[in-house]
Amino acid sequence: MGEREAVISLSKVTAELGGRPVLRGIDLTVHRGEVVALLGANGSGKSTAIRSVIGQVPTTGGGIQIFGTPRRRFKDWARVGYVPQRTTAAGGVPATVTEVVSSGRLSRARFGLMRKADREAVTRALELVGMADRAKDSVDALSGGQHQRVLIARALAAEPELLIMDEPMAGVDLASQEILAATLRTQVAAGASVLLVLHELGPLEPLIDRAVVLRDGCVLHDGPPPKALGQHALPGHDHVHPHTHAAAEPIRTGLLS
Ligand SMILES: Nc1ncnc2c1ncn2[C@@H]1O[C@H](COP(=O)(O)OP(=O)(O)OP(=O)(O)O)[C@@H](O)[C@H]1O
Repeated sequence: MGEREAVISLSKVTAELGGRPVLRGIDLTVHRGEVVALLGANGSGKSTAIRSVIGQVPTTGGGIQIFGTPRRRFKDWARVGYVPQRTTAAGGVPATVTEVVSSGRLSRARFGLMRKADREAVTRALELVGMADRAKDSVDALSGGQHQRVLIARALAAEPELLIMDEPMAGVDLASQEILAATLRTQVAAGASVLLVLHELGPLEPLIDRAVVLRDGCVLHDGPPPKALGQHALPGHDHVHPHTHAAAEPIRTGLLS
């Protein structure tokens, strides 16, 4: 693979939440153009690890670099698209689909003004996730899968080089899962780098270059995505997945038990 540029690099990162160590010396690198899945049981520290990258969790040790710049000095956040875990993003404020996606473009809009190019980028992002026909709808009126597509469109609106996503497939219906997989494929083909928290590889499996598996705040595995070990092999697996069309579903991968 040679010396490819690291777009994200964590070195011996430690973090505590509520006085309890949650990250206990994490090493994690995403190279340019790579798709890295962050796997592990509930509570293993996956969300905390990616939230430390975007500065939402203070670290107690180690180093984090984004595009080669120490995180504390990094300012070019328009290059980074972040899709939070949907449960944490669901607010009570009604907004239209366009408003939510436009908020993702603000980092690119000069002087905070949405120009024609910005509005076009918002429309393109909505088209990518198949939500252009719902542009004027309230996000309250959307299904879980559609809501997730809007959050991804919001991240794509700034045309980021790096996408960081926390469980983008959780609680998403199969049709939306297929659209999200296709959207991600397009982004990767265009050169985007991706770090995403997943519970199962599912329909994204063909896109994943490397998997990093956490257990109890430590890296347990860093290498090829683990092969299927049977459904829901993970200890502590308590997420609800849409299994209504079992026959039509892609093979599920239970991640290292
Ligand atoms: N704000 C907080 N205060 C105290 N402890 C927290 C806080 N947020 C998370 N934790 C704890 O930190 C640990 C790691 O949480 P984290 O959300 O990073 O795990 P995860 O691997 O993403 O799990 P999940 O699959 O459930 O999202 C868990 O034990 C969790 O209970």
